[in-house]
Amino acid sequence: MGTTSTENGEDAEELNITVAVRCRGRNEREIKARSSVVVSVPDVTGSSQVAINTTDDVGITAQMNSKTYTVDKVFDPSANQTLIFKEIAEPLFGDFLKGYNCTVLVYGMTSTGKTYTMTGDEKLYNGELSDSAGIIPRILFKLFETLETQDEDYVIKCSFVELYNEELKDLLDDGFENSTMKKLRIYDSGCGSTSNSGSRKNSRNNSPKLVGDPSVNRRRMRTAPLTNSLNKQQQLSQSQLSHQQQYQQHQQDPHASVYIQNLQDFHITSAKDGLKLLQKGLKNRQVATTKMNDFSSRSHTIFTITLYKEHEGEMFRVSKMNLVDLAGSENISRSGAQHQRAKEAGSINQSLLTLGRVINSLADKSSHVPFRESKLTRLLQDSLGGNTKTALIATVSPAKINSEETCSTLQYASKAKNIKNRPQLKSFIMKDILVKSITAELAKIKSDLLSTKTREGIYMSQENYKEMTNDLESYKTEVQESKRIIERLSSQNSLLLKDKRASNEVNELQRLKLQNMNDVMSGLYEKLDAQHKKEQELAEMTSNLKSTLSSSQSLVKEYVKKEEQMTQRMQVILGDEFLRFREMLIDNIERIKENQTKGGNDENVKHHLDVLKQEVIELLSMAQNRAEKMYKDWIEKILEEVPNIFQTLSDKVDHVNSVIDNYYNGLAENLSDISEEYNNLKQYFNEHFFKNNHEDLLYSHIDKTYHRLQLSADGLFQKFRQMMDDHLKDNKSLMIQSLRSATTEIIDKEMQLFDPQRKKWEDSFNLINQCDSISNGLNSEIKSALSGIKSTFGSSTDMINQSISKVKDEVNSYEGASKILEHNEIVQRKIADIIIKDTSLRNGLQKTLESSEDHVAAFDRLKKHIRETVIAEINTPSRVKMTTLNTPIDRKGLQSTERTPLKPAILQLNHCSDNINTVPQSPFKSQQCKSNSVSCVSKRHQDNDAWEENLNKISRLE
Ligand SMILES: Nc1ncnc2c1ncn2[C@@H]1O[C@H](COP(=O)(O)OP(=O)(O)OP(=O)(O)O)[C@@H](O)[C@H]1O
Repeated sequence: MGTTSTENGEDAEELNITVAVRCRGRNEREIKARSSVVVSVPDVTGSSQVAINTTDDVGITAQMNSKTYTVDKVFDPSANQTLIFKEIAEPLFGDFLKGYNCTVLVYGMTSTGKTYTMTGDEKLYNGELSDSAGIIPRILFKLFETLETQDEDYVIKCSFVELYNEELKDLLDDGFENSTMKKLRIYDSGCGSTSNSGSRKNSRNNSPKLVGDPSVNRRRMRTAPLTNSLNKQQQLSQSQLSHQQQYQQHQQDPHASVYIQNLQDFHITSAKDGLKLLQKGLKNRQVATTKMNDFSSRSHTIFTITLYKEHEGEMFRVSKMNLVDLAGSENISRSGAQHQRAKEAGSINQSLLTLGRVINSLADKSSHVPFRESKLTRLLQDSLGGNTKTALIATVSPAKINSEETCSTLQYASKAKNIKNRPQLKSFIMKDILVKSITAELAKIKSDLLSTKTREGIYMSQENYKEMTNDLESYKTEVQESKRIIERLSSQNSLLLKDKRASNEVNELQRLKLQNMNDVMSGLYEKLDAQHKKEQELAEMTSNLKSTLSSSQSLVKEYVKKEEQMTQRMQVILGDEFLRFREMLIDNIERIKENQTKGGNDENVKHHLDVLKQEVIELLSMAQNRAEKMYKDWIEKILEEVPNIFQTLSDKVDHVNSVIDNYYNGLAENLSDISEEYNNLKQYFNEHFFKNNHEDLLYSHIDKTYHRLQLSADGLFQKFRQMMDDHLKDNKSLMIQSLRSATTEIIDKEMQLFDPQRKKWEDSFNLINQCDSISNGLNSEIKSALSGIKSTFGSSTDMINQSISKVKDEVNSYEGASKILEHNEIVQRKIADIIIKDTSLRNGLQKTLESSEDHVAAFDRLKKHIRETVIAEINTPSRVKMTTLNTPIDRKGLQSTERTPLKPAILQLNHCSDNINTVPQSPFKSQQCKSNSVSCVSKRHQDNDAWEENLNKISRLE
C-alpha cells in the first residue's frame, strides 16, 4: 500500500474505493416483456460476487456459463434503502465527520435505481423520512442528529449542481425557471482559470500551497467565538454567500483540485433545510426534464454537503460529502462505432465516456489519466484516485433484455474496485473567516428585513407584484381544476378500492382453492400412509412366505433324510433278517445233517427241505410284508402330509398374490388420483393462479391510475403540479403500501404457505414414483420367487410321485415268497447240490456197506478158512505153536500180541467196521469218510493182499 505525507507529516494510506452492486427487482416493462432474470446474487448477506448469464442456457449450464464479477458488496432486490445506507453511506459518513472528503457515486443504466438509491423519497411524513428515502435525505438527518449531540461548533452548507451535455447548472439558482441563472465555470484551484494540465500528476503539481499548512493557519488565526447558541439562534436559512466568499472558501480548500465559479453554497441549520434545498434542485431538474426528452437519464447531478467543524478552537475543519447521481450508462455501452455521430446528436455522454476511460486508466495504473477530457471527471478528480474516500454503487437490472448494459456496468464496477485513493485530512478554514462570511450574510438579510419593515407593509417590486397577481389568478383556476381533479381522483380511488376488493375476493377464492388443494393433499397423504401400511403388511407377508418357504424346504430336506434313513433301516433290517435266515438255514442244515447222521432217510431230508423251504418262505414273506408295510406307511404319511403342505403353501401364495393384486390396484388407483390432482393443480396454476398475476394486476391498476392522474395533472401550474405530484406520489406509495400489504402479503403468504406444500407434494410425487418402481421390483421379485417356489414344489412333487410310483412298482413287482424261493437259483442249486451230495453219500455209503458186507463175508470166509486151516493144522502135531490161536479172534489178545502177523489185518478190519458204523459229521467229513472208505477199500485190498501173503507165509512156514 502506497503512502503520501499528511499535514502532520504522517503518511496517508492508499485505500481502494468501495464498490457495491445493487440489483433491483424486475420492473413492469421487463415483466411485460417476459424477460427472464439473468443476474444472480448469492443469498448470503455480505456476498461480494454477482453472476450474469449472458447465454440462452438454463439450469446448471447457465450457472456454469455465467460471468461472475467480484466487487466489495452485492445487494439483491430485497436490500432496502436502510441497508444500503447502513452498509455503504454510513461508513463514509463517519469519515466525513472526521474531516475527510467523501464521495458516493451511483452508476448504471437508466431506470436501474440510481436516483432511487441516491435520493429516493425525499419528502417528510409527520416530520420523518419514509422507508424509501435515499442516501441524501438520510445523510442530512444523520448529520444534524450527530452534530447536535456533540459540543463542537459547526456550519453546514449545501450545493446542488447538474451537468448536462458538458454544461454545468446550479440547480439551486432562483433564476433556473426563467433561464436567468448564472453561468457556472470550472476552475482549477489556485489557478483561477481552466487550465489543461492533462494528467492528475500535473494537476497535483499545480495545486496551490496548502492552507492546511500550520504556518498559514497561524497567520490567519484570530479570535472570533462561534458558539452553538449562535448557530442555533441565528437559524440562517438559504443564506447566500457572495461569489467572492465562495471563491475564498474554495481557495481555502487546499485539496480541491477544482472549484465551480458561481455555484451557490447554502447555509443550512437543519436537515429540513437541506431537504428543502434538495427538493428545490430536483424540481428545477424536472423543469429541464419536461423540456428535454430523456433528459434525466443523460444528466449528472452532484449534491454537496460541506461541513465546517470546529477543530482546536480557532480553526474549522472543512470536509465535503459529494453525492453523485450519474447519467444512464447505456449511452456508453451502446456507443460503439457510431459513437462520433451519436455524440454529435447529443446522445452520447462525453462525461461518462471519459469517466469510463478514467476508471480504466486508474485501474490499470496508467501514467496518463484523462481527467481533463470532461467536466465530470474534472469534478470527480479528487474522488477517483485523489484524496477522497469514495464509494461507488453500480445499479443493475436483473432482466435479460438489459444484460448487455448490466455486463458493461458490472465490468466498470469490478474495474473501479482497483482504483486507489489517498484520503487525507488537510482542509481547514479559519474560524473568523467563516464567522465573517456568515455574519455578512446575516447582516444582508437583516437589512433587507429592516428596509421592508420601514415601508410598513410588504415591499415588493412592481414586476414581482404583477407576477404575483398573475400567479394568484392562475392559482385560482388551478384550484378549481385541482378540485375537479381531486373529485376525479376520489372516484378513481373508489374504483381502485373496488378493484382492491375484487382482488381481495380473488385472493380469498384462491386461498379457498389452495385450502381445497391442501385438503386434497392431506387426503393424498393419508392415502400414501395407507399405502405405506399396506406395503409394510406386504413386506411382512413376504417375509412370512419366505420363512414358510424355508421351513417347507427344511421339511422336504427332512423327508429326504427320513427317506434315506428309512432305506438304510430297511437295508439293515433286510440284512439282519437275511443273516438270521442264513443262520437259521445253517442251523437247519446242521440239523438236517444231524438228522441224516442220526440215520435219516430220503423222506427225512425231503421233510427237512420242505420245512426249510417253508421257513424261508415264511421269513421272506414276513420281510416282504414288513417292507411293504413300512413303505405303505411311509408313502401314506407322505401322501397325507404333502398335499396338506402344498395346499397350505398354495393357499399362502394365492393369498399373497391376492394381497399384492389388491395393493397394486389400490396403488394404481391412488397414483391415478394423484396424477389427476396433479394435473388439476397444474391446470389451475397455469390457467388461474400464475396468469392471475397480482403483481401485474396491482401494477397495472396503479400505473393505469397513475397515468390517468398524470395526464390530468399535466396541465396544471408548477406549484400545483408539485402539490399534485406529491399527492399522486403519496397516493402511489399509499396505494403501493396498502395494496401491496393487502395483496402481495396475501400472495406472499399464500406462496409461502404453498411453497413448502408444493415442495412436499413434489417430494411425495417422487416418493410415489420411487414406491411404484420399488413395488414393481418387489412384485416381480415376489412373483419370480413364488414361481420358483411353485416350480420347486412341482419338481419335488414330481420327484416324490416318481419315487412313490417307483416304490409302488417295486413293491408290486415283489413275488410271492415261494416263487422267490422257486426262482432263486442259488437256493435251488444248493438244494440240488445237497440232494446230489446226499444221493452220492448214500450211494457211497451203500457201496461201503456192500463192500463191508463183502469184507465181512470175506472175513467170515477167511475166518472159516483160517479156522479150517488151523483146525487142519492142529490136527497136524507139528503145528503145536498155533494152539494159542485156537480161540476166536480176540481183539485184546491181538492188540497186546504185537509180534502176531495177523494183527494189522485185524486192526484194519476193526477200523473198517468202525468206519461203517460211523456216519460222517459233515459233507466234508462224509467226503473224507468216502475217500477214507475208498482208501479203506483199497487198504482192505492191500490188507487182503497182505493177508494172502501172510497166509502164504504161514503156509510156507507151516
Ligand atoms: N431497488 C429498488 N427498489 C424499488 N424500486 C426501485 C428500485 N430501484 C429502482 N426503483 C424504481 O425504478 C424506477 C426507476 O428508478 P430511477 O429513476 O431511480 O432510475 P435511474 O437509474 O435513476 O434512471 P435514470 O437514469 O433514467 O434517471 C423508479 O420508479 C424507482 O422507484
